[in-house]
Amino acid sequence: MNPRKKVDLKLIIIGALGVGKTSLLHRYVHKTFYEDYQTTLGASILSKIIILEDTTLKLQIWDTGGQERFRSMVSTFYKGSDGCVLAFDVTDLESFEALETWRGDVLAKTIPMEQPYPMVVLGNKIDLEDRQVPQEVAQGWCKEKDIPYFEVSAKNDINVVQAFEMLASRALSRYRSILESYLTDSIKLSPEDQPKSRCC
Ligand SMILES: Nc1nc2c(ncn2[C@@H]2O[C@H](COP(=O)(O)OP(=O)(O)OP(=O)(O)O)[C@@H](O)[C@H]2O)c(=O)[nH]1
Ligand SMILES: [Mg+2]
Repeated sequence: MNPRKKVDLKLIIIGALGVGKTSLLHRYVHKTFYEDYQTTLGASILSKIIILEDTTLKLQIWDTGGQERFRSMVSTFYKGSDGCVLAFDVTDLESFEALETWRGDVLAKTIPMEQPYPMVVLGNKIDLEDRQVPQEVAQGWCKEKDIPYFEVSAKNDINVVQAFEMLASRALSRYRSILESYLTDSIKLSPEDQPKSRCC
């Protein structure tokens, strides 16, 4: 039997203040939920190992604070990331409207490749009654941008695992295709193009 391949992926979660980024991550990684709100100062990292087909994936997920004062600092974490969760709160219209800017920030800081940079949008807190963002509106925005959309609740554990695993799977497939194109390019190099040995 072939041993499983191992791949490390860096994912990030971004979105406005208090939409539930930390809660979604804690739900996904630790299967826990806290009602108390403790804003994230800057960023923190959580890890989770999952198995996807023939690959063991080590996910390093960067949780970022939604406060405006961290915005430029947070954007430095996008570099080198393999995928991103864009989160908003379905009971907070402004947090949905801000997605356009968050998405723009990420795309500006990540290198465009043949395979698009993987993202998923999570509309969180669907367990609450006072919804301000109708499902069709969020779905429509995501369809236009070709980003998968999930209605989730960190509190009631709805759709959270599915959303993160969809992102991980897309990030893995992009990682593989980038790796393949590097390998093909290096095979294509003629002997004159090969890097010269530094040895005497
Ligand atoms: N009802 C409900 N409350 C939630 C849900 N997810 C998070 N919350 C609550 O919303 C508040 C903010 O959650 P956080 O996860 O800290 O939000 P955040 O996006 O990490 O906030 P910042 O780090 O400040 O940007 C907390 O009181 C959570 O308990 C949910 O699915 N349903
Ligand atoms: Mg947080």
